[in-house]
Amino acid sequence: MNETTFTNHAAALAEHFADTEWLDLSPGRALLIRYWLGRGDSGALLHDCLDRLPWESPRIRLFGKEHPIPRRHAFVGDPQVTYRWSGLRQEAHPWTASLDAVRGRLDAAGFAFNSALVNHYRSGTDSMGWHSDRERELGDNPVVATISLGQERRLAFKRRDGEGRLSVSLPDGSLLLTSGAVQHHWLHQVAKSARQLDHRISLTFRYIYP
Ligand SMILES: O=C(O)CCC(=O)C(=O)O
Ligand SMILES: [Fe+2]
Repeated sequence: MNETTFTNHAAALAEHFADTEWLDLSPGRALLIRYWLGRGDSGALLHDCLDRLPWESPRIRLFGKEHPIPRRHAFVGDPQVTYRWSGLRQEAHPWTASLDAVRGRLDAAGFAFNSALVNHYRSGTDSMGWHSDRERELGDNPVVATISLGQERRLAFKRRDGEGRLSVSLPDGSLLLTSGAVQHHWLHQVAKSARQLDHRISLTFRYIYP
């Protein structure tokens, strides 16, 4: 999906919500919809994910040393979808009914995804370092939809060329849609926090080409 199609679909979706904000991640953009899920729905989805997903903290190699990732994650998707990421090869676990329902809502808005990498930050010490999501199998325009459940956390962006920084707080029930150009020109992270923080789950929907 190119930038124009992304903008058109996202603008059409934004019409249906009161609390929306465009983020200038030039030459890309992102749309934040703050109450995409109602409180009850997001709470039920959070607990359903905690109970049902096959959580793991795989070890990855970073700067020559192996460490478990500082959070838990689970990869779900259509049969046979495989994601190669930081030296890992992840086969999709089957959709749960609740995640498939969320996928269906995104699909109805014109955003088609065949998988979701789900992250669980157990406290302020769980985090995700600077990276972008532009592995080859995500195609040329890797649109990502991120749904946040539970504890509000800050997602920070910095441009690869040093020419910009921005950060956004992602509240419970929010949807953040990021266009493909964002992944090519910006890095993002969820930093550790010294504050006492509760659980957060992020659902990051992606389309993975075979
Ligand atoms: O938890 C988040 O909001 C960010 C997750 C992320 O960047 C990823 O899964 O690639
Ligand atoms: Fe990411």
